[in-house]
Amino acid sequence: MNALITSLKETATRTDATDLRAAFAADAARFDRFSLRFEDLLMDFSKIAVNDEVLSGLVKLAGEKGVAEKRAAMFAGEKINITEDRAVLHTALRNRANTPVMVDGEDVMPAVNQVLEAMGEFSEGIRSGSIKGATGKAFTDVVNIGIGGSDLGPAMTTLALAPYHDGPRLHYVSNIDGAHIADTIAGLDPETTLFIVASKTFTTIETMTNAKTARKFIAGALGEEAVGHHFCAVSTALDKVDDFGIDQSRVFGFWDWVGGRYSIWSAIGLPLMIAIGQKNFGAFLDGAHAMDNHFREAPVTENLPFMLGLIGYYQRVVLGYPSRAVIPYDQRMSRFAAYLQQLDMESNGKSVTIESEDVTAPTGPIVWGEPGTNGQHAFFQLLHQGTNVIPIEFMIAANGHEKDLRHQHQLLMANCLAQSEALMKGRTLEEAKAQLLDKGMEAEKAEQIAPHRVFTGNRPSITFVYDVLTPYALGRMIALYEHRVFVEGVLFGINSFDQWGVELGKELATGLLPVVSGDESAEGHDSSTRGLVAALLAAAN
Ligand SMILES: O=P(O)(O)OC[C@H]1O[C@](O)(CO)[C@@H](O)[C@@H]1O
Repeated sequence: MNALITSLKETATRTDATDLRAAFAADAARFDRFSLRFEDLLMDFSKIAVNDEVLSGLVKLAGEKGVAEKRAAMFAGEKINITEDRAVLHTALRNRANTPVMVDGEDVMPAVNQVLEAMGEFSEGIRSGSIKGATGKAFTDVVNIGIGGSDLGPAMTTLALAPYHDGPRLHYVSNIDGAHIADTIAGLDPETTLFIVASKTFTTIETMTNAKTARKFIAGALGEEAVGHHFCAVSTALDKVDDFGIDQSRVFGFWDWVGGRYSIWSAIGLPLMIAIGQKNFGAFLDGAHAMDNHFREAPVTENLPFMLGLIGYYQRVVLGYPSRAVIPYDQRMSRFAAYLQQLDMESNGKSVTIESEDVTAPTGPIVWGEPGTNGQHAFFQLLHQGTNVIPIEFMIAANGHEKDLRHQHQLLMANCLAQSEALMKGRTLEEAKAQLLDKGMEAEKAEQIAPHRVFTGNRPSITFVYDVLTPYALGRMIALYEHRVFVEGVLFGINSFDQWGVELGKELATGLLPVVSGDESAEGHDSSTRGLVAALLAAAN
């Protein structure tokens, strides 16, 4: 094992690095020393069991693993996605400085700007009603059909930025389950509905199947010739879009150097732009660009994504925590954890190093979460008293958008801070007993009940505070997490930018379709699969 990791493990077992209660008691400046700011974004990691020794070990490790060099290579358009021989340039999509970004000797910025302009024109046409459906009516509803990165980004951000919506209503269909599209179109008027077919590859079975269903919905109600008026597409595979019959003037392209889970900044963001307008979408890109510059330029110990990545790595590899939860105290961020699951787990859920060797240490953690305060009334019991330590990332705005509901926002803030404090401090057996005795409980009963009311404490959390969830703040937050995933990926020594792990299931599903349709026998499959097929076919009607 790497000597630095061994020494970090050794430090981590010493009480001065792990007892948070004691660390806060011993150091009145702990918050100041272990929190960072970028613009109005505060990252408080003082409730993580780190000390100066741990941090300097992590910074050294980052040096050894070449994080800064890899970061420079990514921004410079080098083909760091080695298994697919691709550059990784989602940062070019929000390169508001418009400085040249070269791939294979060509500056990608003119094409990026051209697509952004075309999206702007189209989205304004939809929003103003100047682009109409086949029967001359303006669009009231837009349905994005896509999955994974072609769904989660726009769906999550559309919800998060609801206060900025002043365009048509947005809907998202992703699942191959016909229930999803059926429920979505049930309430829609084909005359006033626009479909966006979003797929990087334009081969994804879910999206292609749902798009065909949507096409029938339009053609059935308005005739085949209406289809062109009610569809547009977003893809890197322009030839395949052509085959589907969508007019080239309504196709918005992007490039193979944009990973699906990093594509919200590209034409995949079209539904968001339709919802919030070009200007707000620009502010969303601005926020991400500001974070890019911060990530590139700030010294490691002042660099939010860098430090977040180092802490994440420490918790996963040195301390061995298998999961982390993201809990935004912001109802509109309720899809943020789902979005991060793809960003993080599809990027860093790998077992082979960039040198094609088996990894020898853990890689990406399980990422999950729900908004607070809802989670408090569901799974927080386990976070406080369960047998696993699960690091939490809390998020809270200083201001909600609902000025007249300030009191509710104060309750939200109080709850967020109370949770991180409770997780850190805990409650000792003596404290639990004393509380029960104070309440008048008999000593024997208090003895019996107190252990159930003990909180071990020392449970780590990071808290992010920002002024208000604007398009800029959201863009900045997503970019922060993208770069954190990057830093962790380099430390794990893996390629964060491919996703071969999703292939096998897709292949087998293709083979099983004729089997579950009753056209082919299940012979050759394992007995469980054969049994399941038989049960499904026996009950099918
Ligand atoms: O945009 P596409 O090509 O339809 O792919 C959708 C999603 O499917 C995946 O390839 C995984 O199955 C993701 O990486 C991607 O975001």
